Amino acid sequence: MASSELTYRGQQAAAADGAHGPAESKPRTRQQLPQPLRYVLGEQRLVFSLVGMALATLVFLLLSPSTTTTTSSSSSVAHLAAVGLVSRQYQSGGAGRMAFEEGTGGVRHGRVPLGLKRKGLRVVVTGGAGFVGSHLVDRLLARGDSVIVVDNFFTGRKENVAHHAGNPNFEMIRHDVVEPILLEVDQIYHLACPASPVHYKFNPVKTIKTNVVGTLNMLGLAKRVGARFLLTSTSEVYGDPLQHPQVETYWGNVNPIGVRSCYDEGKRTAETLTMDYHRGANLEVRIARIFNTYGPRMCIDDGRVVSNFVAQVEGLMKLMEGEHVGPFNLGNPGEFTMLELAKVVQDTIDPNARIEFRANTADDPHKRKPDITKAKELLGWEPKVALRNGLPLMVQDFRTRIFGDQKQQQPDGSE
Ligand SMILES: O=C(O)[C@H]1O[C@H](OP(=O)(O)OP(=O)(O)OC[C@H]2O[C@@H](n3ccc(=O)[nH]c3=O)[C@H](O)[C@@H]2O)[C@H](O)[C@@H](O)[C@@H]1O
Repeated sequence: MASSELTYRGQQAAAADGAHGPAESKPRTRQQLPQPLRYVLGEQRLVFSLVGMALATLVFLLLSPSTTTTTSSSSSVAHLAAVGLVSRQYQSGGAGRMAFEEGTGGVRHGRVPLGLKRKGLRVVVTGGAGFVGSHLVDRLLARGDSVIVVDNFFTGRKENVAHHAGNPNFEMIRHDVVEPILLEVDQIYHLACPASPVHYKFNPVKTIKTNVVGTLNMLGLAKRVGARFLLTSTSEVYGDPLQHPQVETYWGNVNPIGVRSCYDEGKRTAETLTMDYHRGANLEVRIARIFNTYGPRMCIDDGRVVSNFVAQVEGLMKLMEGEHVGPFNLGNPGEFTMLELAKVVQDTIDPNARIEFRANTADDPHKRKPDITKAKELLGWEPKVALRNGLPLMVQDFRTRIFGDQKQQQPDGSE
């Protein structure tokens, strides 16, 4: 059919010349319309467009949760949960909410369901190339989340996460958290910090800067994108405790001007900032106080005394997914003297290991033992691996790294 522009133009020209009689007045009416309108009206394009729009609106209304207010949003979520269309994170209070959700309330936008399968979260792990962080990354990727590791490799090693290279859900960024960074994520696990005395005393000003400015930056990011934020604090916030064992309500006994203060006071300030963002900006936060943890991938020169295996990671994830802010003590309440520990090393690793007695380092706490009643009751968590079973696993990992011994590695990277 001759409906090209050239034909129409030809007809227009002819009409202008007055070459056609009154019988052609109808086609001339449409021809007098502007070109875009003539195109829309031609070949029933308008009808098809309207039908298409009506169908799209219908589908959107049927599947989308109502999004005008928080209340209506949650009732829609309840409805969608009933038909199995909404993810576990959304129901559990917003950990998996969309990053564009408004900060402190008011208008909330619902999630448009894309399928029946649980949608993985986008998670940042600062310090994710470190000892605890890298085990956490393994677990998050295994459950289907997308993970971005942010690490300056001060004590962390690329090798700790190298087995994830090529996984499309894994990204690694060399970045120092004392500088701001902008990422679109649902959850932030903030672990970046030198954690052992040998490392945190190396550059005390940098240590406290990492704890204060680094935590401030990550809290700012969480606020901006509406992510849930978890801080890994430490048993060191109790200092040299006057109460034993330590319950989370104990405020501690910390020297503010000692050689360990950069870490102790730094972590205490990080906790303060976390709670102030929670109260002031309504940020969803979680605080874990980790008691000395040991296991495969620990820095060979770490030097910390062991007390708990890496099942800590389980506790961190339960805390992040649960309803409680904390702080929670995560550690092993099993107590032993240094001499008892040395004997376990002789029994399980090397009967010829020599025991030497040396002076303690400055400000080292005399004893610490977590009271984990709160974690047991509210998170359903407690450590599982006894020292005698856990220690040989760490030693095997050290041997492999130092001497290149063979070890058995699972396909998911776990040992
Ligand atoms: O037991 C604890 O209390 C500590 O447990 C973990 O520390 P851990 O995994 O044992 O220590 P590392 O293996 O040294 O991991 C720390 C990670 O942070 C990174 N980091 C350190 C310093 C820094 O400025 N930025 C940064 O990204 C390191 O490179 C490393 O990958 C947590 O990362 C600490 O925040 C927590 O205080």
